[in-house]
Amino acid sequence: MRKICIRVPVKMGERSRCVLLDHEILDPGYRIFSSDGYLYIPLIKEPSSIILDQLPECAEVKEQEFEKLNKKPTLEDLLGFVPQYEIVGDIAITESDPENENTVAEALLDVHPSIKTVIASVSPVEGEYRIRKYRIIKGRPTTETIHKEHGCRYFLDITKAYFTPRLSTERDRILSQISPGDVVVDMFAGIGPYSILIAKKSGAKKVVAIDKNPDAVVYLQRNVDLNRLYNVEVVESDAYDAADQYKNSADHVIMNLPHSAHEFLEPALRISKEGGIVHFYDIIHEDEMFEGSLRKIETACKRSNKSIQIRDHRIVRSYAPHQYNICIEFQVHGTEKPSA
Ligand SMILES: C[S@@+](CC[C@H](N)C(=O)[O-])C[C@H]1O[C@@H](n2cnc3c(N)ncnc32)[C@H](O)[C@@H]1O
Repeated sequence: MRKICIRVPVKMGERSRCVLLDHEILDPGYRIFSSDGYLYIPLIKEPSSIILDQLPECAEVKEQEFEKLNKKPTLEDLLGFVPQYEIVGDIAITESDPENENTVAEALLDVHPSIKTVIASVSPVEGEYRIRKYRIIKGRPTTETIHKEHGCRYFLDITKAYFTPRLSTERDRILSQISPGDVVVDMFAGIGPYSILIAKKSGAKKVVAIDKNPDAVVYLQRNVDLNRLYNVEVVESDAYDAADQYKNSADHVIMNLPHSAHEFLEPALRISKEGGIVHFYDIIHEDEMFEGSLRKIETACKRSNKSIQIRDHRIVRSYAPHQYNICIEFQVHGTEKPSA
């Protein structure tokens, strides 16, 4: 394409390019090139005398053929705004917005070649199994995918079992606390993002991955196989009922069921070894932080005749206005009296 441009000796090219950039007159859609010791810089319009005064004296305004750059447009280029979305495997999940959703879906498919399906969430995370409802907007009509995280692969159906990539950093943080030879009980394992990561990367002797949702357990077992793991015991059960089977066995107990994990504190205390660590998640209002959660832990300890030492308390992420997903980690002391 023939364009107006600046021609300067190559050795003055960088200085000239910066002046043109500062004045927002350089055309980024075309390739700058050099020929016979000169640099040719494409412009979006004729430069003013003020701009010319800032360029080297020998700079000349010319017309020249330029090659168009195949710069991929961004979502902002295509839509004028950046929509809210997250990516699970090759699926992009957006918030439901019937007015805009087709345009947003097309832009997402254009900008991310790895995305094959765009879906919209049409319900909150709900029910005992913490599942959301979705509607497929565009692309391949499936909600099954393989998600990669920290070198592990997870096969899942986003409509059948809970999964969020937003806890990726948190999972890595928990992994960093596990030592080779540890026994870990993941009481609410879902499709396995904590269990699989720990089993694969920590050198744990055994990870017991429990979940009540039969569909989640199918994907969990497939993920154990997909990641070629031999140290994961998959258990389809209510964590409450499974607890006695793993009494005094765990160096770490993971309780990632934020809205109701407090109801399972007593079984978690039973599962923990003397000196074991419980990773307790909760959703709490900012006015109650962290006292509300600590009260629940204290009550469970009294009932279980155990004492604990708080090791850490932190905000994991904001959950809703004025509400936070938090994690409290405590070490368990005192074994339960043997039952009569
Ligand atoms: C918030 S999800 C977390 C899943 C997984 N840890 C993750 O990070 O993706 C909670 C999981 O607990 C399971 N669950 C709910 N109640 C349960 C119970 N009583 N016993 C065992 N699992 C339960 C749900 O099916 C769900 O998969």
